[in-house]
Parts: sequence; C-alpha cells; structure tokens
Amino acid sequence: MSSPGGEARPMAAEPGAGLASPRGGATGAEPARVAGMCLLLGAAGVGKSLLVKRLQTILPAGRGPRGGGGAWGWARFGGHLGWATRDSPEAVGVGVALGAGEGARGSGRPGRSPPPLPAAPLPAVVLDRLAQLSSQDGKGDLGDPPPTRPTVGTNLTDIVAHRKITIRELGGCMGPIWPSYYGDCRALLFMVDASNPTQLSASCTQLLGLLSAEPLADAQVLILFNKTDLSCYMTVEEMKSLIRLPDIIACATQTITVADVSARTGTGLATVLQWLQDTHGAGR
Ligand SMILES: Nc1nc2c(ncn2[C@@H]2O[C@H](COP(=O)(O)OP(=O)(O)OP(=O)(O)O)[C@@H](O)[C@H]2O)c(=O)[nH]1
Ligand SMILES: [Mg+2]
Repeated sequence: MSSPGGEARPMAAEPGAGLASPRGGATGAEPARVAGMCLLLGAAGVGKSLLVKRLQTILPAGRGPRGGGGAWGWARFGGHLGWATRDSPEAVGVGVALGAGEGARGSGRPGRSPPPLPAAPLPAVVLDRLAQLSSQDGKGDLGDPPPTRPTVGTNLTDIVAHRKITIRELGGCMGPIWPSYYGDCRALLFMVDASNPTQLSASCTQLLGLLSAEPLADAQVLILFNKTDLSCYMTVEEMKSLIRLPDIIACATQTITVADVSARTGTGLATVLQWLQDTHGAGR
C-alpha cells in the first residue's frame, strides 16, 4: 500500500472491506453512501497520490499564510486541515478563487446535477498564499515533490472545506474494481497524464466508462490534465481535441469541469480546492 501522507487507510484494514466490498458493507453488499466522499481515479502513474500530498502540503499546520498576520490562518483539526479565524478557530473553509487552471465547465444534461454553490469569499491573504504556492516555474513554497509509490488498494485522505471531505484515491492498477466504489461517490476527480499521449486512449476509455456508470450519473466531475509542467510533443488542447472532450462534456449527464494542473509545481491546485469547496458546500 502506498501512503500519501495524512490519513491513509489500506483497503484490507477497512472494516468489512474486501476487494469488492468497500468500507461499511458486508462482503458483496452494496457500499454504504458516505457523505462528502470524493473519488480520485485515473490510470497508474498519472499523479493522483502526489496531488493528494500537495493538497495537504498546501495547508501547513499551525501557522498562517506567509506574510499574513491577519485574522486568517491555516490550521490542523485532528486529522483534518482547513483554515480558520482567530475569533472562530474551528475549520470554516478551504478554497480559492484563483484561475490557475482552466475553468471550462460543462453544463451536462439540465436538471441532473445541482449547480455548484457560489464560492465563499476568501481573504486576500489566503489568495496571496495560494498564488505563491501555484508558481508556474515550480519554485514556489511547495518544494520538491515528495516520493510516491504505486497505490495498490485505496488511500483515504480527509480535508475540511465547509465540512469534511474524504478523498479516496484508488490505484490505477485497481481499475477492475473501481465500480465497487461508485456507490460512495457524489464527486469524482479523474486525472489524465497530459505528458503521455500514448496513455490518452486508455484514459479516454476509462473516462467514458465512468461517465456512463449509472451510480455516477449525478456526480460532479472534475477532469484534471496533470503534469502540464512537462514538455510534450502534443499540447493539452490537442489532447482534448483528440478525444473530443467538448463532445464528451456536452453529452454527459454529469456537470463536468476541466482543469490543467501540475501536482509537481502546484499550478492549478487552487482550482482543485475551489472545486472541492463548491461541490461539498454546506447542505450538500
Ligand atoms: N513532472 C511531474 N511529475 C509528476 C506530476 N504528478 C505526479 N508526478 C510524478 O509521477 C509519478 C507517479 O505519481 P503518483 O502520484 O504516484 O501516481 P498515481 O496516479 O498515484 O499512480 P498509482 O497509485 O499507481 O495509480 C511520481 O514520480 C510523481 O512524482 C506532475 O504534475 N509533474
Ligand atoms: Mg497513487
């Protein structure tokens, strides 16, 4: 099992869990729905574990944003991370309104998915902090990427937006059992390696399978084109065009958002945090 940091719970250690029986269910039973669960899927090696590690690193415990000194700060709450006010030290939210990644949002079929909630207003110091982290040249505060290992099983990581969000990464090699976890899912992160066109057709097939899965018909979906820091003979736009992504978005029942990111440099992580906040806002 790989352990991306934070709360990593090996599949075999989960109560009642087997390969086809995720958390909360008896063997072979339908998995229990978990509020605030976000699935993180994608082919092996696309960068899912590093993304999760970066989302944790972006919220260092016990200190406010650099250069801050205002009333806002990052803090750790038990196993969770979030930002808080001095007056109200409980986690109150996480998210930003930076457009570091692309924000193309598909509408999907009308009436199937609720529209995203408006983002909570964020203090300028938080925006400044995330602007520092999301440097294009990879020389921001994130530092060198921590090592990752192939995820054989699942990793669970909790963060706090308006409320707790559990990100469940399923290893790319676990593709055959991904459907066992769709019942938990109200929000889906799907990652593509933008530096590896040879993997694109496989990723497209996976994406189409996800979008056509009945349990995911109402899910909010964020497609991440990762590793945009690497040079490639094909641009990200060409890759999107090659798989006819605009058509996929137009035909999907889900509300789909697309972002170009780099888990290595931090580019676009602000967009991911914003999406997580929007899709897991109060009342969802
Ligand atoms: N250059 C670059 N490398 C990245 C990026 N994201 C991840 N990587 C690297 O890609 C490799 C695989 O990353 P992982 O996060 O382990 O991939 P994964 O999707 O979790 O893979 P599985 O767990 O096997 O499904 C690691 O060496 C990462 O450091 C990125 O944005 N840019
Ligand atoms: Mg992994």
